[in-house]
Amino acid sequence: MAHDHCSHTHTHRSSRDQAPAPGIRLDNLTVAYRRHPAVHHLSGNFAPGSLTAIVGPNGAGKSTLLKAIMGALRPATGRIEIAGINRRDIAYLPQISEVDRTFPITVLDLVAMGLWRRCGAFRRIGRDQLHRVNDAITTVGLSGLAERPISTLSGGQFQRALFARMLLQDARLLLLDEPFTALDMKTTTDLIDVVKHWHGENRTIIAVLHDIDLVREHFPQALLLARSEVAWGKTEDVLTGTNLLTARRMCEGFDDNAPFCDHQAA
Ligand SMILES: Nc1ncnc2c1ncn2[C@@H]1O[C@H](COP(=O)(O)OP(=O)(O)OP(=O)(O)O)[C@@H](O)[C@H]1O
Repeated sequence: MAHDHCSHTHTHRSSRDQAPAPGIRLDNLTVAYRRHPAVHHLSGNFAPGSLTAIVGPNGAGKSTLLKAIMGALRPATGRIEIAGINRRDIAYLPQISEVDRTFPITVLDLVAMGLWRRCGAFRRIGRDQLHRVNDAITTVGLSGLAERPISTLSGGQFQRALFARMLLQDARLLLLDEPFTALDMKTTTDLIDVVKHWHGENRTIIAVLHDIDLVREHFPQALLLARSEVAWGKTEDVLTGTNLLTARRMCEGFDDNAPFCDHQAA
């Protein structure tokens, strides 16, 4: 066979072959920066295969929660249990503002990084893998741009490239931090289609989002966060006018210099 370099057998696994989606349980989770809590006494479940939007005002702790789930921040108290996968098998999309785009690589290089977990960083990719990289680039609407340096892409094109990389990562748990912020409608629609496709493949997906209408339309589950939980469950039950007002009021009352914890766990 002509599988010269990275020739693992799971190139084109169907979703049926894959392990079940992971579930996540938060148990009285508090995450703090230098002892100032950003996420407070949060308990609940992200069900296996669920598609959840985390919503809340600026500073509500949404990004902090994602970073804690992916393992970049440690709980100050409480626990995060992820059943079914290893932490390093999580795909994490940071806010685009946190990504360094000056790195001198092409779209193709960037997208091919999605294969690292399988192939290792320093093995040349084989013909089969190159097909998959190009397929992913086409799927996200970037055909023709494979050889472009990433520094020359528009914000929307760069976000498409990051999605293509995640397509190849083939993770069972995806954490997306504001994936559609500052994107035009066409790009947003295309990338929502990718997310829905992942959802149909029984992956567990959690996305931080600011656009409430978009959440209502596309996300079955929602967690409304204002450092602690305001509501968590079916989106239509969570995103009520009253709950959104409560979240806003709670966030207006935040004091970043508050003592470590101002209420006791139940
Ligand atoms: N690295 C850090 N060091 C210290 N404090 C931080 C750090 N990152 C975030 N914070 C603080 O933690 C709180 C929650 O921030 P976080 O970024 O999680 O909120 P968010 O809900 O994602 O907000 P936004 O919608 O504005 O992105 C804020 O008060 C923020 O200032």
